[in-house]
Amino acid sequence: MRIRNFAGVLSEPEFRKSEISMEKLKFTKMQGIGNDYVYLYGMGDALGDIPQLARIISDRHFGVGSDGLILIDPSDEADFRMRMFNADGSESPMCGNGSRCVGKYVYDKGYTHKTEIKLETAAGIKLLTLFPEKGEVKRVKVDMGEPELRSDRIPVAFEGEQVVNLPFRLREKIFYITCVSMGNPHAVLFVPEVREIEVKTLGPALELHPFFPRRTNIEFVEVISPVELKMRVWERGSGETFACGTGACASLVAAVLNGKSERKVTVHLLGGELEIEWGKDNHVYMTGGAEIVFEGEIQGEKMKKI
Ligand SMILES: N[C@H](CCC[C@H](N)C(=O)O)C(=O)O
Repeated sequence: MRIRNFAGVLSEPEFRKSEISMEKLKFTKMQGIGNDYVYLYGMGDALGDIPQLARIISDRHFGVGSDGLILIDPSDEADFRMRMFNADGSESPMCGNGSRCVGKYVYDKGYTHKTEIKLETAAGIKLLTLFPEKGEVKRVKVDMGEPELRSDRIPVAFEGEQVVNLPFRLREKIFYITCVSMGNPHAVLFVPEVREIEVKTLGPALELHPFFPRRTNIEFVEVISPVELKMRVWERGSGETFACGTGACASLVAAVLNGKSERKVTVHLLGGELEIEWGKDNHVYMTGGAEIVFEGEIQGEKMKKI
């Protein structure tokens, strides 16, 4: 097992204490407006089959129970690095709610005293601004970078393809979708009332539609007013979740492009609210809460096989 140097944050004896036993894996469960992940710190390359670990940990009956697994490590290019795995074990380049929780994690646990953090992700380096109160981070603002208008099909295939308000036939019905990438793919559909939507049937049908060879996240969005959107999400690899940060950003971008909202909105999700702004610099900014729910050690037969 290799343990990387934590830039002087952890002393040598502390390294030893954090040595990894798969049978008793220490974890932290966190949530960002109800989008819950299990967080592991400083595992570096020590983990074996990470997709399998993500599936076991995420299982709500046999595991800890979560929308997926997030790994936090020190980074050579930024302050920290985040990797995110869905409940089905697939890896996604970016996670908005997860990035806020990572900000809280590294600050509250004393891995940094900075309130401006650079976070390396597979979708580039994101800038986090932490808002601590009495030593604990309550809210985090993330510069999510520039949105891209694409469907995440094989790049050559979607050149010149219409991705805003694209008519899409599914089950004899025409839906209009707007495809926005926030580092990960999103298909946004505007609907009269999100409450009425059969997310659990429409979601997987769209996620697995051949139009999206890499599958997609789907957002069902109701426009309450030019400054308020209501959204439900079907996440690629995790199913319906209480919230999706990248999805809320994609929804705002889609709403602006379709002339339905201003550039700064509150997005209401099943698990709470996010403030989203598409700045004049073309970057999307997401602000919201982050919370530690509990910590523990996962034990169990399946862990021995990882
Ligand atoms: N919930 C996450 C996004 C997960 C995206 C993942 N399901 C994918 O495969 O892209 C968020 O807050 O942004």
